[in-house]
Amino acid sequence: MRRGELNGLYVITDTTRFQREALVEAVSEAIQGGARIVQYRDKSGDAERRRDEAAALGELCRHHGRVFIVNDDVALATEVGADGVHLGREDAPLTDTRARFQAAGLDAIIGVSCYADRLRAERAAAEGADYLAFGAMFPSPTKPHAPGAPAEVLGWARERLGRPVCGIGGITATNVGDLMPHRPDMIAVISEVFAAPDIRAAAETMAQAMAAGPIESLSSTNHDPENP
Ligand SMILES: Cc1ncc(COP(=O)(O)OP(=O)(O)O)c(N)n1
Ligand SMILES: Cc1ncsc1CCOP(=O)(O)O
Ligand SMILES: [Mg+2]
Repeated sequence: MRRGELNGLYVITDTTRFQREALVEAVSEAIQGGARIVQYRDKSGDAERRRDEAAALGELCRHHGRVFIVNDDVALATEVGADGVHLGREDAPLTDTRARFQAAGLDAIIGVSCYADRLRAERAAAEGADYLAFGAMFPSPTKPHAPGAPAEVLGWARERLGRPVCGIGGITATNVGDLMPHRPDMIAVISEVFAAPDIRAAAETMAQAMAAGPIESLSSTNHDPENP
């Protein structure tokens, strides 16, 4: 389901900054700015709030034809009819999650955090992960203690593992050009879009920087004065 749409700007909610109506409005702005994939990420532990917000964001994404992913919580993803779930090393195992979705009759997307761990990525790909996320690519304001990952792991995974690849962590419109030569399918951001004064403009700038990435990064190392 929607596996062919795993590319472009991937925005992840900041539910410490926005709740309910404001959250839907913020994500709507990001979508209008060019976000292709939306992840509901909330660590509040407030079940009612989570159900309410995830359902509202699911509806928004369906309306705009965007992929909707729920972080960590397979039951919530199933309940709100999300396109899939994102799992890290503290979350449910991939194979159990696939079995749960299948038991519910769902062909859902399962994304897996691989950090900088190539063995973990190989295992996740072999077990049928639909995309692989690597990071933090740069120091992250949202997760300041996240260990770093080298940009090269993106290209390695894309070539070797044959799955869509996502970079995450501290990515901005200014530094995304350093990642684009490694051809990530998706770039995931929280702060760069949701901490911006104009969310729509920030998403637009990110999407444009991604599209221009490899060319800009080549031109920034072009020392030919005849062809600046
Ligand atoms: C697209 C994407 N990549 C990585 C993560 C991080 O997942 P995880 O390591 O489980 O950490 P939390 O986000 O749950 O704190 C992600 N959520 N999305
Ligand atoms: C969830 C997550 N996993 C690794 S870094 C990160 C946070 C990304 O947020 P930001 O784009 O603000 O650095
Ligand atoms: Mg997690």
